[in-house]
Amino acid sequence: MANVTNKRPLSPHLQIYKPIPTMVMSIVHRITGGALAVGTIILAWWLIAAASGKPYFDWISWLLGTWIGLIVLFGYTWALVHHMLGGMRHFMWDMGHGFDKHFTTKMAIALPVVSICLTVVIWIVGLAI
Ligand code: HEM
Repeated sequence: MANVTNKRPLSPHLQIYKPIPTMVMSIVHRITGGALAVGTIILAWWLIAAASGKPYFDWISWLLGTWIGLIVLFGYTWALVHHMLGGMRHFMWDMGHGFDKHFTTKMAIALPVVSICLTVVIWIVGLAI
């Protein structure tokens, strides 16, 4: 009885399909969703530190201000922008628009370009003020 399941065919997975822009952006949407969950923990940690007193807040501010901290924060900003734009794409589909194959491909290609540009603009503005 145990051998019956051993001979069953496996369903095709990622390595079987040719990656296309819409597929890649779908995967990136899920990855950025996961990254946002981690980023939210960092945000909560920072807020807790702010409520805990100056020494702890100074320490976490120093940590997030290091090169590694800044790279993590930049990645968090990008994940938020990319996921938000991807989410808006989903809302458009939910309302029954934008299903044309060529249009979805164009949007999938534009998404990383727009999200990176927006993230850079946010950081330029953020560092300037
Ligand atoms: C900290 C904030 C957020 C977190 C932690 C988060 C997390 C996630 C995760 C983990 C997924 C993947 C679910 C799955 O594939 O099973 C997801 C999907 C989704 N998110 Fe977010 N998200 C956040 C913010 C947003 C925002 C701001 C928007 C819209 C502007 C949005 C719109 C969506 C949509 C539409 C999906 C479903 C995509 C699909 O059906 O494939 N999310 N989110």
